[in-house]
Amino acid sequence: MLLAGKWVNASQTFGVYDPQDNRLIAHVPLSTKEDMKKAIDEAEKAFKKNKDWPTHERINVLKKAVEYMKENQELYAQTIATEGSKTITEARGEVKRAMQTLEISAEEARRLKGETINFDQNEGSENRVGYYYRFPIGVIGAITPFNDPLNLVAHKVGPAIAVGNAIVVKPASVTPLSALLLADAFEAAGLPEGLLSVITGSGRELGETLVTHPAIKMVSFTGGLDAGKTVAEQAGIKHIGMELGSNSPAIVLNDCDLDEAVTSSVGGAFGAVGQNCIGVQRIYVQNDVYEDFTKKMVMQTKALKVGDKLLEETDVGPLITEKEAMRVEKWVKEAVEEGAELLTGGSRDGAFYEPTILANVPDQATIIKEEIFGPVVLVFPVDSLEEAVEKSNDVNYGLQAGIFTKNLDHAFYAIHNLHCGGVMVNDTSDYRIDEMPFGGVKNSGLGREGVKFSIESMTEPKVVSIKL
Ligand SMILES: NC(=O)c1ccc[n+]([C@@H]2O[C@H](COP(=O)([O-])OP(=O)(O)OC[C@H]3O[C@@H](n4cnc5c(N)ncnc54)[C@H](O)[C@@H]3O)[C@@H](O)[C@H]2O)c1
Ligand SMILES: O=C[C@H](O)CS(=O)(=O)O
Repeated sequence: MLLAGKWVNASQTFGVYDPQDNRLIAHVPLSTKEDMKKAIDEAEKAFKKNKDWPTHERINVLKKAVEYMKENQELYAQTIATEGSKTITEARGEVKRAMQTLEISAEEARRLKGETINFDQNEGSENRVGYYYRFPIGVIGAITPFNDPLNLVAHKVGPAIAVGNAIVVKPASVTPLSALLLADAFEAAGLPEGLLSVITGSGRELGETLVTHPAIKMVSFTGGLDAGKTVAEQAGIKHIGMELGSNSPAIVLNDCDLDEAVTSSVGGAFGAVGQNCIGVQRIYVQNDVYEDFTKKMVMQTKALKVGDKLLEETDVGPLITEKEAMRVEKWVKEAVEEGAELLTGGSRDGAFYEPTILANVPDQATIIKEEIFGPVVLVFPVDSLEEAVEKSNDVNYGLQAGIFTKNLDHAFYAIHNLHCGGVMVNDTSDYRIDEMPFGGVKNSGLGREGVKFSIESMTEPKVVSIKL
């Protein structure tokens, strides 16, 4: 059975398909609960065996993994674009980010520090010196989504390896190949056996075994709210990182560079077919620029090239499955039946869904409150910044938000009053660098990723006091 270029034995396999044409790409192991337990047991043994693995060697392995990815970056890009729904251009961008994520992990490995403690600040402790340092917690259980099948795996594997943890990854069952290729890079880099395993299969089947295993000291989950809730309930008393869904707003004020706001909003709404946790879903535009903004946005949206995701001229490919495209189609139709106005788009062809803009969406519409996770954006006129912020906050998500304004007072009002994990001024919510803290409030998650912040969550402090 061919597995990402290697022949492996597996009792059962499942197919990985290109969502664009349902073409079979590869077979991968349909892992069992026993496979998962075996991988975790091996990870625990490897963690203990390599507990003194020095930082400089961990840094070298991360750097060599990046070198391997650089030498094979087109294979990584083609794999992302084929198994997933990104265009080849978007996929190439993801490979570059994943390599950067691992490079940052190597840098942060060097920076893992503790601090000295002045025990003599307390009367009676004058004869004590000491410090605290951070130690790796053990085996990390990682579960990852389909939409960034390489970089979001790297965001878990890189920090874990950087600080000497072991990690077992369960990638999205529709896009496992990128995670397997990442494992190839670490194998080529000389990562000690057992520190990284990629276990392919269904989250529903394998998730509980991974999450509840006593050797798993942290669950690092990225995915939708429903699955996240299940995982959180199963995890019990252990470290947990939740990177969940969103429904991100952008605010456009009348004092901004309107053309910049339009172009940024089109990219933020329709990049990665809108299958983007920080994609723009709602845009609140100040009344006196609303008509101009929407006209320009409709024009730029109509100009997007929808088609073969492997062609460099394509802007928007298919959604990850036809089922997802049908869900998006249903939500749009419901909104229109409830009174929304379709400004552009609204048609589906298999897994392809036209970039769509809706206006006058009624407050009770599903598409306002839930995460659409597709190429649909809703535009609303507002009288004031205060109204825009209030409406932006009126959903049960809070990952990132954007505001377009040249007025610092307006910017800081939004920064201090938007309830979310990140506010981007003169960018939409769809802005991220892999170093920054990343995560949200409410149903958008628990904790933060971003390499340094993942490292923090994958280590524990140990205090040392020495009585002289
Ligand atoms: N906040 C972030 O950083 C971030 C990044 C990317 C995607 N996401 C979110 O992920 C979602 C889209 O990705 P998706 O469709 O792959 O999400 P999903 O929740 O369907 O699946 C995510 C992962 O969880 C697994 N899974 C599913 N049900 C499970 C269960 N019961 N127990 C254990 N594991 C289970 C899946 O196999 C997959 O590996 C969107 O909601 C998006 O906003 C969030
Ligand atoms: O889908 C959510 C991703 O985390 C956004 S990004 O690709 O990391 O910017």
